[in-house]
Amino acid sequence: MFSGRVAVVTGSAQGLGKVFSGVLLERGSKVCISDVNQSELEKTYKEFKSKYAENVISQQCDVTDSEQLKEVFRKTKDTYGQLDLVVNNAGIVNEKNWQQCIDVNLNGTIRGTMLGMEYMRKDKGGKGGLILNMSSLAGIFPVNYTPAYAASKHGVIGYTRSWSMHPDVVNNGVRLVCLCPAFVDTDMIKMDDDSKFVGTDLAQQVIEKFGIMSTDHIIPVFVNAIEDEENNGSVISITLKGANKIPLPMP
Ligand SMILES: NC(=O)C1=CN([C@@H]2O[C@H](COP(=O)(O)OP(=O)(O)OC[C@H]3O[C@@H](n4cnc5c(N)ncnc54)[C@H](O)[C@@H]3O)[C@@H](O)[C@H]2O)C=CC1
Ligand SMILES: CCCCCC(=O)/C=C/C=C\C/C=C\C/C=C\CCCC(=O)O
Repeated sequence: MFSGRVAVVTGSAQGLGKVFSGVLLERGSKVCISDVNQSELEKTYKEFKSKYAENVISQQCDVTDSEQLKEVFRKTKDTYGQLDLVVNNAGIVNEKNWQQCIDVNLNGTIRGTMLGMEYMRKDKGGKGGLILNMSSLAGIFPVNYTPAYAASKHGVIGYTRSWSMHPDVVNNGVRLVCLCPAFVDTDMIKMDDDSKFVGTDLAQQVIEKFGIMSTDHIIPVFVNAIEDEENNGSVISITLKGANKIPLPMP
């Protein structure tokens, strides 16, 4: 399932993207890691390269820049000859620069999804594959201290579900899945920047209520989403209590 498969992971210099890339490499996949943060990307690349040799390549990329993202996909296909998995993981929390928050989280995911479909659809020369989009519990619940972030993550769910129901995508072997974790122990949830939240105290209270998961808690759900080839269109919440498929809301 993993061996010999080829993946693109955005925002993979650190945090969940780095963990996902490590999981794929450990299981024998080939991965193009990419991130806007060049210095952190270089460190992660060196770490992976020493363990996984030619199974890892790296390409600096800001997901708000279509040309940079196209280059990631081009380089991956040129190097490994195929593409099987896209993890649209790059994300930020920034309520002051809410335009950037939407552009990275939602538009970046849309860009990555469109490229993924272009490279993986059978009618476009691909072999099918999976597009795994990172949403959040904030894509399911309203969140009063991060309205723009919540909007971006609600958008990711709507966008992913919509394509997963399109016959041209389904019939050409591409499936799409959304992961929606609660708080995970990465830099994202650090209270290190006033621009992140509209009320750090509100954020702190909710984090205390939900608790913080280790990145290890997310790995089995990530692995299962890849292994379960019947899984298309699922939106999966992940909390300390476990993982659940969120039913499609009906009017
Ligand atoms: N940590 C958490 O509690 C949760 C995180 N998520 C989502 O998981 C994903 C990964 O987040 P974490 O690993 O927690 O955060 P993180 O802050 O540790 O890592 C995010 C990575 O994305 C990169 N990035 C930021 N802007 C970028 C851009 N324009 N282009 C390319 N790369 C960019 C950063 O440089 C960083 O390496 C995000 O989409 C986030 O919204 C979802 C739910 C909970
Ligand atoms: C503080 C950083 C936010 C970014 C990281 C992230 O995506 C984490 C989100 C986790 C949970 C946020 C979602 C919902 C919480 C808000 C209210 C839910 C209340 C539900 C209840 O109590 O029944």
